[in-house]
Amino acid sequence: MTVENDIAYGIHAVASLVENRSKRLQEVLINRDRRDKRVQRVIDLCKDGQIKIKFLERQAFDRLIKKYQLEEVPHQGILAQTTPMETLSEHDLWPLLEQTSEPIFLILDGVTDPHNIGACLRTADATGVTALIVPKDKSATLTAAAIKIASGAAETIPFIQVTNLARTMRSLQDKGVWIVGTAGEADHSLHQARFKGPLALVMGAEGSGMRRLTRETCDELINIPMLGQVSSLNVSVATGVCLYEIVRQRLAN
Ligand SMILES: C[S@@+](CC[C@H](N)C(=O)[O-])C[C@H]1O[C@@H](n2cnc3c(N)ncnc32)[C@H](O)[C@@H]1O
Repeated sequence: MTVENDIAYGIHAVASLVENRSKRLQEVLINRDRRDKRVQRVIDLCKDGQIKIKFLERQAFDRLIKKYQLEEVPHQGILAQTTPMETLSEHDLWPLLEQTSEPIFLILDGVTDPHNIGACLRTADATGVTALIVPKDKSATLTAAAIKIASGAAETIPFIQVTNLARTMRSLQDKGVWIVGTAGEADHSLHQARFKGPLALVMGAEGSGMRRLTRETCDELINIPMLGQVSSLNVSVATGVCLYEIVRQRLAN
């Protein structure tokens, strides 16, 4: 399924764009048949924020859903027309590094499921991550699905696409960033690691984990203890576990 990233869908995603007064937001489109309390709240928010709303007859709304190939997604009868989400490149990384005293970069090496990208963005926002870094190839981008799952975090976390991930990692290391990779077979656990100073956390792809060069470029590899029969966690769950351990250690100091 391809979805444009100049459309956001679903009550939560559209409400966050309105609440955050997103500069990307152009117009909210609502199926006239949908008039429950939650949709009414979005309508009120739009009126307060002087955002343009268009109520469409069911057939016209369905035509839009078809045009944007959103038949399979939970759009809840509400869409927002937006300008495309801004993606950044490696050049945008260095000012972010300079502006932040103890940055945490989250690197996703080849994560392809937009749901995982969205969930990682959401957790990244909650845990004070400075930016999300992904390789340009072999990675999901900020699709409408990822933006929706991110629940507003796609607006707050810089999304940086780099052409050569290993080179970016080495440049981060040259600038004093300690790079921690995650792999089930690492010889020490996340709870034994000490997360101090500028940090980058690297997560691997859903099926194959981190690529060899990415893994070799890390300064340290950690595992998340797995006490049952299953060998690994979903990447967005693993991201949450690691980021919250980093937050726990930083708050304890
Ligand atoms: C589904 S796992 C990939 C499993 C893959 N077979 C492997 O060997 O890496 C996706 C990513 O989640 C993270 N992850 C999942 N479970 C983990 C664990 N127990 N320890 C460390 N990282 C884990 C890692 O970043 C991993 O690359």
